[in-house]
Amino acid sequence: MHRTPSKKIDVIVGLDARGFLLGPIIALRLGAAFVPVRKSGKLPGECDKASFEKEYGVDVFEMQGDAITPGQNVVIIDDLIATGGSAKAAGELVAKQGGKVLEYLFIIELTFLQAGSKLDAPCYSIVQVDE
Ligand SMILES: O=P(O)(O)OC[C@H]1O[C@H](OP(=O)(O)OP(=O)(O)O)[C@H](O)[C@@H]1O
Ligand SMILES: Nc1ncnc2[nH]cnc12
Repeated sequence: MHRTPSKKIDVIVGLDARGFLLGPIIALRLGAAFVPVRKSGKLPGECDKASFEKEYGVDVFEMQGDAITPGQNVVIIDDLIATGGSAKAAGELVAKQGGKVLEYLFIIELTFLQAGSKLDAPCYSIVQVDE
């Protein structure tokens, strides 16, 4: 797997819900912060919001308003990418707060849905499912 040349990663963003299993472990290993992106109505305080369409309906993601410091390098992590709607929405939330998404990481990618082309940074997965 060819990866982005090494840069200091400041923040790992994990997506609700299974991104919470992977993200904190990787953040601890890297000495980075962990920021959760959650489905609407689950986080306290002021939140930024981004809606997105999935294979089966519309959803809204939220991130706490002060989660990212402008200029921080961010990696977005989830278990699976299908249409890419949720990953794209998470990328929009990071960008809104002035963060820079370096890459998107997944265990499984449904490559036949071609989600990688929707994202604003390289997309890496361990397992690719092509049909
Ligand atoms: O690329 P997409 O089309 O956006 O789909 C991928 C998302 O769908 C699944 O989560 P789901 O929405 O089932 O939520 P859950 O993790 O809370 O079960 C998966 O864990 C990703 O988060
Ligand atoms: N097609 C799919 N298969 C498994 N998990 C998913 N999550 C979103 N889309 C999915």
